Amino acid sequence: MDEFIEKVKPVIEKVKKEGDKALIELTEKFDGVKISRIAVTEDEIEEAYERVDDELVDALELAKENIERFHYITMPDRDIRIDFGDMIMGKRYIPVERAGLYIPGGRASYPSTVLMSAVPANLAGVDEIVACTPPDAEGKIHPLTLVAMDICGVDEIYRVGGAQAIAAMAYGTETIKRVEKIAGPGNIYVTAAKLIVSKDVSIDMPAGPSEVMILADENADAETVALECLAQLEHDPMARAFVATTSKKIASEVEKRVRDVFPGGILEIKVFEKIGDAVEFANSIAPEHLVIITENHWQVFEKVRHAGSVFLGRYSPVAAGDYASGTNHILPTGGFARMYSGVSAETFMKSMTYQEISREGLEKLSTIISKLARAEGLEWHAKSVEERLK
Ligand SMILES: NC(=O)c1ccc[n+]([C@@H]2O[C@H](COP(=O)([O-])OP(=O)(O)OC[C@H]3O[C@@H](n4cnc5c(N)ncnc54)[C@H](O)[C@@H]3O)[C@@H](O)[C@H]2O)c1
Ligand SMILES: N[C@H](CO)Cc1c[nH]c[nH+]1
Ligand SMILES: [Zn+2]
Repeated sequence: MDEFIEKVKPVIEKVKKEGDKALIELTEKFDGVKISRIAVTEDEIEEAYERVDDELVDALELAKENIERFHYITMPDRDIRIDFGDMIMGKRYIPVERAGLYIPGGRASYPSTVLMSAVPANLAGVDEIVACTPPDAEGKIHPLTLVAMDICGVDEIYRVGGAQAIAAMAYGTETIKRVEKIAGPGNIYVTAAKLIVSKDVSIDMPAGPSEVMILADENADAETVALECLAQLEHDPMARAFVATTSKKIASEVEKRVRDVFPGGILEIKVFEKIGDAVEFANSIAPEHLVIITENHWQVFEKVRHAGSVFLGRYSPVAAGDYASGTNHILPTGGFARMYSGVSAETFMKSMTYQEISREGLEKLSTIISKLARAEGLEWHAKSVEERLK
């Protein structure tokens, strides 16, 4: 990652110094197209609808419903208020005012990522949602991506991608106003840029090149395992697939099948004596996606500590979570599932605690406060309590 951080630093600095001019030059350099305007117009959105099949719009709407359902149910209570008798205390969740979504668009287009970021941002109650995505060779944005942005109520859309888009959302330019939160996945350059700007703006987490690990015992079928590997490797030459299995047969069949399609893909297959050892390996990698196809997969799942999202059993492919079941597909990669979670409505909120203490409540606390404050050498802290009680 350090190598990419060094590569991307000058891009961030250029955008900080030169604003829109830098965005136009860098888009020409990295996306090979000279754009004449950065913001997408209403006319372009209307034109996008004309270019997209109604069936595709229906599919987007259905996926959106499932994503909304799951994200709504799993949202934290907006105001957790507890009455302890002599004090009322609480934790209140407040949305950020302005969020920036990064929608990848280099090798493939990602309308599904619009749903995965804009739906939770809307549920959180963000006031202004802006999205950046790279333009194609004609300076246009993929029509289904635009339609998805429109359906999800994205307020501002910009045709700019890569590290330059991240810098623009973090620091602002003449056209793009800075945001408080940047969320969304991307390639290694985008991820490096997010890490750099995270000292100045909140980011969701490092969500870089896709990864999958499949835990498989003799009950799994090699073709299913191989397809899970192929489905992540097709995202990016830097995507990674791991197979941890107790079956030598599965190991060799998967290796052959995957190598036939992606001879240079990043694939690691390990054979273990016991499935428990395979789970330990999975925890050490902390993969973005973990697929478990074993006997008693719920029992195996109990031992899983680090993974972005887990897919259990024969009929739970990662692609279900990528598009339609309702869980989020913006997930930590590169071992970051050890300490970060995927995107949710909470990503776009912050919380504040509050309290109202009665005189009796403060009397009960005052001795503790005075003692601890004086032990820290903070006399005025102690006095600020004692004086109120006089
Ligand atoms: N972890 C997740 O949640 C998740 C979800 C979806 C997709 N992804 C990942 O998102 C990525 C999408 O990548 P993509 O490339 O298709 O689109 P992208 O939008 O992430 O990246 C394209 C941009 O990269 C920049 N770029 C390309 N080459 C560069 C270079 N040499 N130097 C500097 N900048 C350069 C360009 O500005 C271009 O606009 C894949 O790695 C995929 O696996 C991850
Ligand atoms: N598998 C990706 C996350 O790594 C998400 C995605 C979007 N479209 C298809 N797949
Ligand atoms: Zn995918």
